[in-house]
Amino acid sequence: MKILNRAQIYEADKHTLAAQEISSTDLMERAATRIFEWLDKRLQGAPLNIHIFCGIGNNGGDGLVLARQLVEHGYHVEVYVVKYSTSRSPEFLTNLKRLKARKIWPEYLDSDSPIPELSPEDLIVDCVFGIGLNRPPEPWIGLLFQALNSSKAFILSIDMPSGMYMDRPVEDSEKVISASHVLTFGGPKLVFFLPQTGSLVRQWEVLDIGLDKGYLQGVEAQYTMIQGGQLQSAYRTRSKFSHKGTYGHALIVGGSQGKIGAVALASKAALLSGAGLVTACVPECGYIPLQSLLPEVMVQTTPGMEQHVELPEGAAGQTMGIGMGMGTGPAVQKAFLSWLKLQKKPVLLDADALNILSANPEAFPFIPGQSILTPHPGELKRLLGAWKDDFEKLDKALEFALKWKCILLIKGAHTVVLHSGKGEINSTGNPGMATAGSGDVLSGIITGLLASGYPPIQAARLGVYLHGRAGDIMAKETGYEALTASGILSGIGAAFKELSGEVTQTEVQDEESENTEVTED
Ligand SMILES: NC(=O)C1=CN([C@@H]2O[C@H](COP(=O)(O)OP(=O)(O)OC[C@H]3O[C@@H](n4cnc5c(N)ncnc54)[C@H](O)[C@@H]3O)[C@@H](O)[C@H]2O)[C@H](O)CC1
Ligand SMILES: [K+]
Repeated sequence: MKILNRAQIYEADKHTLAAQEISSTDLMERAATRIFEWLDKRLQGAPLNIHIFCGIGNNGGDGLVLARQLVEHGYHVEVYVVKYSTSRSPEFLTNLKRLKARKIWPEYLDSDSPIPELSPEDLIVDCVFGIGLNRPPEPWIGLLFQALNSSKAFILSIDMPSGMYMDRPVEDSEKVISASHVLTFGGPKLVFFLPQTGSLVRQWEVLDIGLDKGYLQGVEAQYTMIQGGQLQSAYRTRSKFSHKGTYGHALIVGGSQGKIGAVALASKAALLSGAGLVTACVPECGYIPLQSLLPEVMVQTTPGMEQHVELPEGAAGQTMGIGMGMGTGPAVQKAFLSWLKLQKKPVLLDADALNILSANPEAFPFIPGQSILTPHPGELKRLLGAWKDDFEKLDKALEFALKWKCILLIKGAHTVVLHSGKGEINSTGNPGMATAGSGDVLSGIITGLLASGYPPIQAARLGVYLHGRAGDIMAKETGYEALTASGILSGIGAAFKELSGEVTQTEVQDEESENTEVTED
């Protein structure tokens, strides 16, 4: 699914009006009708108090149309016009007239108005600002939003939670509507997925308002969502006449005294993700534990007892994933930097491999093209330097990936896969996955996919998706708190089965439509 920016949504609007020969008031009527239908289906005529807060732009216009339709169907509605500006959009004015023609009189709110009385059982519909917010609202509007949030009533935001910008972080998250549910048009907005703003969007849903399909299909979006339905075509079935050599050889390199478990998790994940052969390469202290833990995995050691002092170059048929639990001591650093210069094909770089790189930026040019980098937030900061907000983080990460021709992940509640100036945002995963070793499992899955022949970008996008699904499937059994990295391993098989179509597509879509609260890990 494409994630359009503001200009593209306004453009979609224009194309729709021209292609369907309708007016913008007609499109607003259609959008609000979809909202009405959505609400009516859930409320079934319930006699609750519905408070619709409208701005004076087209988001407010949507609210006025909705108010009219709800009243016509017997609902009890209070309409408020939040007078944040003296200019009003033509569509707003048209619909204000239509509202008054039906003897529905809004209450006008300005900086001196008392906050309307609200009860936790009421429904608030938030149509104050949509995608048009471009500067901080006046302080009294922030206070109004704060009061709506603290009413404990369910808040349905239309298109965007009011006070949230399309393209930058908010100044004060207390002064933004904290939406229980957002019904949005033209696709989800980038801010729904970013930690600083995503926490204000508990659930979101796209309403199809019949925007021009030709435009939506043709427009090039910088950000897209990674979703199961679209990944099914990338999934490779295993052939009846294949053998283990068909699916490549993953070489997982890492570990140090006390951190051999990271290599064990990654190696098992590579195995469970379809690699034909997996070798774990650890310092000598890891030999016995790994051989005992993972009978299917071959174990290779390097000379150091507690840390690697040499690293294997890797054979032609091997695909390497390196860095988990490896340490950053001087001997490992030296070994890693020499190793990196020998690498010619894409590798997966994780954890301490990235920490060593960050400490030696002169080595960046040696990262093989199309390599996949999987830093956690701390490692990312060391790699890119500090950022002031989520948008700068994305820009820096995009630039890094473009400059070094690699695939860089920003891991989090919605992991972003960045490459070639674009970002793909993952739709799977849950807060239970913020647990020790979860990243090692992800690195192992991606290395396994890479080894078994998936091109690097597909291995990265498929890897983050499957990792999240494995976590989601297992969390249904364990809950969030008791989900562990080993638990995620147990869900990999089911995630693959689902992707390969053994579970019906409808079930996959049901899972994906559950957009739950965004939590930063
Ligand atoms: N294709 C679609 O997605 C459709 C969307 N619809 C709805 O229209 C709004 C966008 O409407 P717009 O009038 O452009 O923006 P807003 O309603 O958000 O109004 C903002 C309005 O106010 C000005 N402004 C911006 N910031 C401030 C501020 N801090 N203080 C005061 N004034 C401010 C700004 O210049 C605008 O004029 C979209 O979200 C949907 O809800 C259509 O109804 C259907 C098609
Ligand atoms: K809104």
